[in-house]
Amino acid sequence: MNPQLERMQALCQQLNLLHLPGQLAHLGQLAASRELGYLDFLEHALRGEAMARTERHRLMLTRLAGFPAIKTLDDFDFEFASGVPKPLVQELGSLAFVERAENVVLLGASGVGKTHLAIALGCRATQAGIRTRFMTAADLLMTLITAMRRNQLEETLKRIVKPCRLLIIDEMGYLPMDREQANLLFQVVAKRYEMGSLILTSNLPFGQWDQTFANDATLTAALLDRLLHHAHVIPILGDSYRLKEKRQAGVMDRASVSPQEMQRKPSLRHKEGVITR
Ligand SMILES: Nc1ncnc2c1ncn2[C@@H]1O[C@H](COP(=O)(O)OP(=O)(O)OP(=O)(O)O)[C@@H](O)[C@H]1O
Repeated sequence: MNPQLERMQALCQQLNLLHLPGQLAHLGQLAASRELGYLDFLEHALRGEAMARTERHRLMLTRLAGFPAIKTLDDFDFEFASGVPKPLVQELGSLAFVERAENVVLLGASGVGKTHLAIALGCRATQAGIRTRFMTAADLLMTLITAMRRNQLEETLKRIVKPCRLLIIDEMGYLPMDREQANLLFQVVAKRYEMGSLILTSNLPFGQWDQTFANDATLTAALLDRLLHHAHVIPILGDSYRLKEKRQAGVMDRASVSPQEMQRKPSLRHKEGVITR
């Protein structure tokens, strides 16, 4: 290799410039063929490095967010999801709600697209350089309970709940909580209140949330008060998209799963298992 290129690559390494070393030869040729001035050349080189760094940061944020899959707003079929206000969802996609530390609550039966929309907004956020974390309510509670048993609750809350500007808690309400779990979840919502955004998905209407929160109506009211003070609530009606796909594939008929059954996720999951096997 050209000794000058070798020296420059060593300098890039020293300066932690990760993109530039692979571009040096090409940039040299480009500068010569286009007769770029010194400053134009330097600007070109620095811009490439900055763009690559931004892209690496976005990828890292997306990886760290822990999304179970990548979903986008463009992939969301608004015609199928009855009642979802497209203009509001698109406005949420601008992420102004994160700037204002507001919350989003997505409500609806199983398979209607709550998680899809939550992830899509989360992906928008990581693409915009916003630190985001996705967790199911069950995983979050398991992490917090383990931390509490080890006397590490405060550190864990600081590590998981506080640093991200957008926290997504998926599948609230599928598993009933005992008093200890309900208190932990209350702490999460209370710590986020007016400090950072929450996106929450649930299959239960608010009137039934106390059933999930250890039948503690007072705690549930306090939690909802904080959650809903600055919140966009999006109820999603209609059928499960998963079942639509099954129907289209001719695997089952429309009458085989009632809306009531879709409210109960474990039994629906069981049905899906039956359908797909
Ligand atoms: N309106 C939609 N347009 C496109 N895809 C959709 C739509 N609704 C749901 N889906 C897809 O259907 C599948 C199930 O959706 P999703 O997991 O978001 O449902 P959910 O309401 O969160 O259900 P659950 O409560 O069971 O978790 C996903 O693959 C999702 O991408």
